[in-house]
Amino acid sequence: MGRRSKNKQPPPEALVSNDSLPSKKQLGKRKATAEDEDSSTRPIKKVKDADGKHKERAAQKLVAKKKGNKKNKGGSDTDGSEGWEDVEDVDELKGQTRSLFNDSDADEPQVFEGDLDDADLDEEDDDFLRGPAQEFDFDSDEEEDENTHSQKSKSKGGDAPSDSEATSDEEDDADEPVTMANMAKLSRKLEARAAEEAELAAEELKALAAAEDEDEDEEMDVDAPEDANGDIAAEPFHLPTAAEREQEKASGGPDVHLVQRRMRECVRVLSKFSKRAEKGRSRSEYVDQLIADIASYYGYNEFLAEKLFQLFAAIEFFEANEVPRPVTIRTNTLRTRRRDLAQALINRGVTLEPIGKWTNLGLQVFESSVPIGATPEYLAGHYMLQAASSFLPVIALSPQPNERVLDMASAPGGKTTHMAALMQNTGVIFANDANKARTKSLTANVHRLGCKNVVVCSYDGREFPKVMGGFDRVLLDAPCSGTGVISKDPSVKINKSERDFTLLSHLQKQLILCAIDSVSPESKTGGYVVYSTCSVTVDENEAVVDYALRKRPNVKLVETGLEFGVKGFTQYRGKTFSPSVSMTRRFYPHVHNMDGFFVAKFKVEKRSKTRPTQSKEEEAEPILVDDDFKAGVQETSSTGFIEDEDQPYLEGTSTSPASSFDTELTRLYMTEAKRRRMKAKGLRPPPRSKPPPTSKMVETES
Ligand SMILES: C[S@@+](CC[C@H](N)C(=O)[O-])C[C@H]1O[C@@H](n2cnc3c(N)ncnc32)[C@H](O)[C@@H]1O
Repeated sequence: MGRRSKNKQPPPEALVSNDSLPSKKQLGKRKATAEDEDSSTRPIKKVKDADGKHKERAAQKLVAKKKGNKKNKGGSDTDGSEGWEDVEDVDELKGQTRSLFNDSDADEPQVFEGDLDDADLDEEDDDFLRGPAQEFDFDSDEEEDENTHSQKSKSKGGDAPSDSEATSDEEDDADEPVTMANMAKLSRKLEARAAEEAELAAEELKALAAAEDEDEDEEMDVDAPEDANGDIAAEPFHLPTAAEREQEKASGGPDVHLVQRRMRECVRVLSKFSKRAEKGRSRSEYVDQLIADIASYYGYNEFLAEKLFQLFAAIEFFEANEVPRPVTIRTNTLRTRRRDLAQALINRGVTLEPIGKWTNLGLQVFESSVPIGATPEYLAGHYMLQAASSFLPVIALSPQPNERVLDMASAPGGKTTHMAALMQNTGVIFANDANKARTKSLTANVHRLGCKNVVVCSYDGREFPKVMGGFDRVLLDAPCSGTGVISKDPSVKINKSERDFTLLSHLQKQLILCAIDSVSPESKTGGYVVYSTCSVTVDENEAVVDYALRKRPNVKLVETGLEFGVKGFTQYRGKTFSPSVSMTRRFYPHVHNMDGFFVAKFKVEKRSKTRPTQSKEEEAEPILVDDDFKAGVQETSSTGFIEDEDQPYLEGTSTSPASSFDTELTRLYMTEAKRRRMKAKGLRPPPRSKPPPTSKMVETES
C-alpha cells in the first residue's frame, strides 16, 4: 500500500532561466544495451550517475575523446564503463537534431530559442544531494533559503577544494565552523564559487565540443562511422529503402543495436545533410526513419513519436521519459512546518532534501526504509505525496485568505489541499470533479490534511458558472493526454491517437471558457484563472489559451510569477498565437527534471458590450462530444460551448449556490435549443439522459 522510495535522482532543477535549455552537464549516462539479449525488446534504461559530477566527467570524457579515440562516439566508452551510452552522444544527437530542420520544409517546428550552452543551471542544487540528510537543520520556515544554503556549506565543508583551486578566503572558510551568524556569508561564497566553476565547465565543454566538431569534420570519414560499440563499422551506413524497411518489418523488426546506430547516423546525417546524405535520398526519408526508430526503440506508436519529435526535434525528451521523476512531498502547513516534518521523517530513516529555492514546502525523498505513503506523519496529514510540477499552478494562482475559489477539476486534491493551506483554512474552495468516483479520494485527502474550507462537488466543469459563479480565482487543472507524465504512465506511449488530441483540445476549450466565466471581474482581491495541464502538446496548451483569448476579449494573460520554465510558443507549425502567449510557461522532464507541465495565468476583466470575433473556421467547427470519448471524463454532459446567447444568463449568475436551480432550468432549456440546432445542421445531438446537477454536492464533513 505504501510507497517505498529509492530515488537517487538529482532534485527537480528549477533555477533555469526562462529561455534556456539544459546544458551538457544535465545529462546522465544511460545503460543502453548491455542486458538486452533479445533484439525484440528495447533495452532497459538506467541512470548510472546522478551525483552532480557528470559535468566533470563529461569534460574529462570529451578530453579523452579528443585526445584518443575520436571514433568512440557510440554505445560504449573507453573508460571501462562498457555498455553505457555516452552522455555526449545523447547531447550530440540533440545538438544535431536542433538543426535538423534549419533548412528544412516549411512546417519547421518552432522549438527552443537560445543556446543550449547558455543554460544557467544551478548545479549547486546537486551538491545538496551529497550531504547526509541528517545534517539538515530546518531551523525555521522563514529562513528556509538560509538553511538550504547552510546545508550546502556543511556538505561542502567536508569536501574541501583542492589546493590549486582554493583561494585563501575559501581556505579560511573551510576551517571556519558553520554558525547561524556566518551561514549566509559562507553560503553566498560557495554559491559564487559554484557559479564560477559551472561557468568555466560550461565554457570548457563548449570549446571542447566545438573543437571535436571541427576535428570530426576534418578527419572523420563519414563513410566509415562507428558501430554500436563505438568501433569503426565494417560497412558504411546505408539508409534502408522503403522496400528494405518493409522487409525488415516482415522479419520481426531490426536488432536494437542496429536501431541505436541508425538513430545516431540519421541525426548525424540530418545535421549536415548536403555533406553526409546518401546520394538520391531525401531529408524526409532520414526524418521518417529516425521517427520510426524512436518509436520502436522507446516503444511509442508512430503517431505520438512523430508528434513529440516535431515538438522537441530531439531525443532527450524520450530519454527522460525512461527515468522516474524524483519522489517529492509537499508539507501541509495546516498541520506542521517543513523543518519539523523533515526531522520527523529523518528520524524514521528517510533521506530527504528541500526541493529547491522556488518552494518552501517541498521535500525530495531519496531513500526511505519505511513506506513513504504510510508513515504516521502521512496518515496524520502532515504531507501530501505530490509531484513538484503540481505545486506550480497553485503558486501561479496564489489564492488569498478569505477568497472564494473554484478548483474545477480537482480530484484527488493535491492542488485543492495546497490552496486550502495557502488560504489558512479561510474563505471557501469548491473542489469539483466530474468523476464522482474520484471525489472519494479527494474527500479523503481533504479530511486527512485537515482542510476545513473545502466543499467537494461533482459537476461537469462545463456546467459552471451556471451551477455557481462569481469566484475570486479559478484553477482549471484540465483533463489532458498526460504526455508530460509518460515516465509515470507509459501506457500513454501507445494509447493516444490523433482523435484523442482533437477531442481533448475541444473539451479543454469548453472548460477554459467556463472557468473564465466563473470568475468575478469585480473581485477585489483576485479575478484570476490559472489553466494547467500535465501535457506538453501545443493543441492542449497554447492553442487552448489562444482560443480563450480570442473568445473572451475581457481576459488577458499575465505573468505566472514562476521563476523558471520555458516560454510558451507563439508560433507553431504554421499556427500563430497571440504574442502574449509567451507569458505562459512550459516545464519539461529533460530540462527541469519534473513532469512535463504547462501553466497559464489569466486576469479577468469586465466584459464590454462588443461581441467576440469568430473566424469562419471556428463558425464552421462543430463541437461534438463523442459518447465513446472518455478521456478521464466519466460523468460529462454535452452542452457544448457557451454561446453568445448564453451571456444574459451568465451575467445574471448569482454568486450563491442556491441560484443553481434557476440556472439548471436555463441549462436544460439551452440544451434543448442546442439539440434542435444540431439536428437542423444534420449533426447527432447528445443524449438527454443526464441527471440534474443539483444533486451532486458531496458531503465533506464527517
Ligand atoms: C489532471 S486531473 C486533476 C488533478 C487535480 N487537480 C489534483 O491536483 O489532484 C483532471 C481531472 O479532471 C477531471 N475531469 C475530466 N473531465 C472533467 C470535466 N468535464 N469537468 C470537471 N472535471 C473533469 C478528471 O476526473 C480528473 O480528476
